[in-house]
Amino acid sequence: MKFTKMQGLGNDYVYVNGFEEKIENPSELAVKVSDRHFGIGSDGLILINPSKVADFEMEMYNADGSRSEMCGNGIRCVAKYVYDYGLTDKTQISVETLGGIKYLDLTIDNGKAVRIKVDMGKPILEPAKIPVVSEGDIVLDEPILVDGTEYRMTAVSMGNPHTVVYMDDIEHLEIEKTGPKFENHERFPNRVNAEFVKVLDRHTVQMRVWERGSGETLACGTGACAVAVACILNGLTEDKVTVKLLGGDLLIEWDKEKDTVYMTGPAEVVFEGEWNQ
Ligand SMILES: N[C@H](CCC[C@H](N)C(=O)O)C(=O)O
Repeated sequence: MKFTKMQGLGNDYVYVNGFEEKIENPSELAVKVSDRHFGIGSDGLILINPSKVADFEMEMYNADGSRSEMCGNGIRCVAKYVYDYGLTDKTQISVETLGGIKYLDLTIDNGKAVRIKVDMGKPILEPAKIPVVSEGDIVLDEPILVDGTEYRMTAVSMGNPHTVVYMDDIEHLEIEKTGPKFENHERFPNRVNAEFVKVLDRHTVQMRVWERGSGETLACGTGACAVAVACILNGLTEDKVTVKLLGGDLLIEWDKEKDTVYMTGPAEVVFEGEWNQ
């Protein structure tokens, strides 16, 4: 099986061209290729497939083999892949995901896609649709008891579930301990991606992410969108936010008129190879 290793702000996946390769058990393959010692090493596996309803389909798996609906850094890499490898010559493409069809705008430099703007769609705030267990119509700055400590969370789905928690010191947060407690908390029936956030000013925030099924990663595109939406709803920032992640910055804008979130950032190829197992 031929593969391409790509990354968006250090959030790295193994990409496989589903037009050419037939994968029997993608969930099992995701676990194997993701292993950083016995495999290729990645945060998961992404298959780029034909689609009946869009230009392409993205099929995404976490490092533990679980399937996710959406991946913000991944979808930018999918756009780079299909353009750079000549699967399309369009600079505006649509990609089907389990979180809906997304529309992408590619910036080309020297014949390669270098920057991609993604219309990530409308943020979902209704608790049952995220899903998060709550009595309210929206989970905004709501208390949650995690391992004996009370935190306040805002819950948002960007196709996949996120919970956003503010804290002053994210640098020293023991995310390996706290992350899994959020991920597997009983209030999240499908588990959750957890973002820990410090607001720097009204246009800039900093975050670390504990991803469902992959652990701490250097960046999370859907997470950055959920964070921006949470910050705007909580009155902490303006509608356009630079989100600083461990692997770099993403520009997120919630266009309230269109009620859609735009994410802009880079995508890069690391290497290509052949998987023989
Ligand atoms: N890193 C991805 C999100 C993966 C989400 C996945 N961990 C889930 O189970 O939803 C991103 O850039 O949006």
